[in-house]
Amino acid sequence: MATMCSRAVAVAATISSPAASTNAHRRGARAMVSSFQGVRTLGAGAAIAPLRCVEQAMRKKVLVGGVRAMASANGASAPSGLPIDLRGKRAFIAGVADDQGFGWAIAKALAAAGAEILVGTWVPALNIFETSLRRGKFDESRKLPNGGLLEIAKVYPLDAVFDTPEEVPEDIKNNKRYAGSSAWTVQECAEAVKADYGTIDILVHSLANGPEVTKPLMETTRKGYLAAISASTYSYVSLLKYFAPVMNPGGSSLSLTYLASEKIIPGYGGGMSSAKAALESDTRVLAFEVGRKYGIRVNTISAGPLRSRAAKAIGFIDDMINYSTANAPLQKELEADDVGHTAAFLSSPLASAVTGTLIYVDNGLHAMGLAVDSPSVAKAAAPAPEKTNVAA
Ligand SMILES: NC(=O)c1ccc[n+]([C@@H]2O[C@H](COP(=O)([O-])OP(=O)(O)OC[C@H]3O[C@@H](n4cnc5c(N)ncnc54)[C@H](O)[C@@H]3O)[C@@H](O)[C@H]2O)c1
Repeated sequence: MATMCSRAVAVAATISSPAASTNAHRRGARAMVSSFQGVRTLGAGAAIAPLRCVEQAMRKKVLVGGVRAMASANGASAPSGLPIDLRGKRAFIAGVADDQGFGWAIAKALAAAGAEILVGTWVPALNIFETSLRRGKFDESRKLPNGGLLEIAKVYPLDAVFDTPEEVPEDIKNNKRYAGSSAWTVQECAEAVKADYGTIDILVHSLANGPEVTKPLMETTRKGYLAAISASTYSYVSLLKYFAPVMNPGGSSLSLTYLASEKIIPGYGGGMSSAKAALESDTRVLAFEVGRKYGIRVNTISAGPLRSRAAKAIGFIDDMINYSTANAPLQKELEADDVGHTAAFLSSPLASAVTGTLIYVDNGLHAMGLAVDSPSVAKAAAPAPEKTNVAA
C-alpha cells in the first residue's frame, strides 16, 4: 500500500494544477489510475486504493518532480527524481587554494554529481595548498554527501594574470614564490590539461584579486584599478580563450560575481566593483561568442557574502554577513554549498538552455531596496519572522 501510495503521489503531481477544479482533478486522477492498471506492479483490482491516494495527495498539494512521476508511470523500478548527473564529465576549477571559498564548494558539488575534478591554484598559494591536502588538513571538509571524499585528480599551478610565457616579467620569473613551479600561464595551463586529459566539459572561474580593494575608488591608482580588472575580469576572458578549444561541445563555463557591480557597496573598492561590472557584461558577450563558436554556455553567479580568505582580506565581511541576515528576504547565513549546488545545476544538462545569465545566490538580498534594520525605518516595515523562516 505504501508503494502504491507513493506511486499515486507521483502521479498526482503530474496531473495537479492549482487552477483546475476538483472534478477535473478527479477525472485526471481516474484517467491516470486506469492507465496505471497496465503497470504490472499494481495488478488488477488495485485501482481503488491508488485513486484514494491520488486524491489525498492532491488535497495535500504534494509536489513531486514530473520526471519522477513519468518514471513510475513507465514502470521504472525505482523513481530517481531529477538528478544532476555529471558522471563522465571533467571540470577545471580555477581559484581553489583552501577549503573556505566558493571554488572548493563548487568542486565538492561537481564531484558529488559525479564529475572528475581538476583545479588551478594560484602559484604563490600552491605549496601550502598541496601540503595541506597531502597532510589531511582538509579531510573533514572533503566529505561528500554520499560518504565519499572529494578527490582532486590533479592540481595545476596557475597565475591567471599572465596569458603566455612571453608576457611574464623578470621580477616574477625570479620571485621565490614562483620558484619550483612551471607552465603556470593560462595558455600553458590549458595545454597541460589537454596533454593530460584531452578535454574538459566544465570550466569554473572562482578567482579575484584587487590589490587596492580597501581604498575608495577615488583614491585608487590607475595601476591598482587595472590590476583588479586584469586579475578578476580579463583572467576569465583569457581562461575561456585558451580552454574553450579544449572543451567538449555542450560544455559549461561559469564565474562568480558580486552585487557591488550594480549597487553601491562602500568599502568594496580598488576598482573591484568595476571589475565585477565588466565581468557581468563580458558574461553576455562571451556567451554569444563562445556559444556560437564552440557550443559552450557562459553564466555567472552573483553570490552573497561568505567568510572566505579573499573576503576576509577586504576587512568587513562580518558586517556584510550580519547586514544580509538582518535585511535579506531569507534570514540565514549563506553557505558556500548554496553556490556549489547552483554551480552544479548550471554545469549540468538540466541547464542546457541557460546561457548569458546572471543568477543570484544571495538569500534574495539583491532584491531589497530598503534596509529594514535601519534606525530610520519604522518597525512595521520589517515583518517579524515566522518560526519557519528562522535560520535553519
Ligand atoms: N566571499 C564573498 O563574499 C564573495 C561574494 C561574491 C563573489 N565572490 C567571488 O567569488 C570568487 C571566489 O572568491 P572567494 O570569496 O571564494 O575567495 P577565495 O579566497 O576562496 O578565492 C579566491 C581565489 O583566487 C585566487 N587567485 C587570486 N589571484 C589569482 C591569480 N592571479 N591567478 C590564479 N588564482 C588567483 C586565490 O589564490 C584564491 O584561491 C571571486 O571571484 C570573488 O570575487 C566572493
